[in-house]
Amino acid sequence: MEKIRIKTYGKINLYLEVIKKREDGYHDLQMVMQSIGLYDEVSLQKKERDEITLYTNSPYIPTDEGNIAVQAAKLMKEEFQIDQGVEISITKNIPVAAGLAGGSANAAGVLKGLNELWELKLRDEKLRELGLRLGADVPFVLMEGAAVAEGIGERLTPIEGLKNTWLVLCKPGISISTPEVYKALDLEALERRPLPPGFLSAIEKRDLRTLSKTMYNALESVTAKKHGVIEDIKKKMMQYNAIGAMMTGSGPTVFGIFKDQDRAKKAARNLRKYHHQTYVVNTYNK
Ligand SMILES: C[C@](O)(CO)[C@H](O)COP(=O)(O)OP(=O)(O)OC[C@H]1O[C@@H](n2ccc(N)nc2=O)[C@H](O)[C@@H]1O
Ligand SMILES: Nc1ncnc2c1ncn2[C@@H]1O[C@H](COP(=O)(O)OP(=O)(O)OP(=O)(O)O)[C@@H](O)[C@H]1O
Repeated sequence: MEKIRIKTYGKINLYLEVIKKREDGYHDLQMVMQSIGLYDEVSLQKKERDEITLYTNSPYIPTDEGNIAVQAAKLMKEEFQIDQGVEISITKNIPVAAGLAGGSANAAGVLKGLNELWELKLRDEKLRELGLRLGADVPFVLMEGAAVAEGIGERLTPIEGLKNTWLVLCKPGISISTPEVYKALDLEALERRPLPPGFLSAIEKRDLRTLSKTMYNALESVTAKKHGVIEDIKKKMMQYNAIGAMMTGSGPTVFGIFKDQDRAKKAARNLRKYHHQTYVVNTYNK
């Protein structure tokens, strides 16, 4: 096979609790992750010259080794001593630095794609282990669907996902640094909220009211405190008929959960007047 095309899906965090800070500076977490139907397209083509090149339609991501997709290809080349080159091309639809794991998903696509292109026959578990070296979100976006994630995000337990649910994603024009958010977290001040007992069954039963009432993101305590626009978007989502709304990951994107596509579209039309990076998406399950 000479060329591979892969769709790389973003995620939202339906639950994110920070358990503790570890010696290595990372944080142990308890999360519920859900893939969403917003994806980038990654294509990989064998190259005569032994080099990694990257093209993209996005002016917002690097094309050199700063790109996590290039880092993923470099890791595969080094780990398996491949002396071939690859051309990576990324059509970006997922907003950048949004809390939607767009970069992580691209890296996951490169790991999966090169496994095929170079016929390495690596098992999913090995790909996840390589993925973790690139970023804490990579193991989940490799897996796709829905999962409880623990550790720094690498201990994954697949769960029955949230089926066919319409979401509005709204990203305000502020930039957030994930390391800064974790650094600013006041662990003492956090109210401890272990995953509520009914949470996973609410997802499974698609009980959107219970889900909306009990979803939680500990990182809102940092990002929403610093940027009033997060609460403002959450409020607007509710005014425009969302059942619930919350920030995903370290932000700044806020997602709203809607009863149906029409309500979601209507809310998105209103939100777009304030924030042009507003999307209507469905949940994505395998
Ligand atoms: C906020 C989330 O997106 C929620 O899914 C993730 O926790 C972040 O995942 P990510 O962006 O893939 O994270 P990485 O690229 O591995 O790490 C970026 C920075 O976030 C902090 N970090 C990340 C994950 C984690 N469990 N604890 C942390 O403290 C670290 O300071 C790290 O230097
Ligand atoms: N392929 C890529 N796609 C998007 N961002 C990339 C990529 N490669 C490098 N980056 C850089 O990584 C940073 C974070 O981007 P990304 O879109 O992955 O953030 P995110 O959605 O907040 O991820 P997460 O939810 O995992 O924290 C940006 O500053 C961006 O320039």
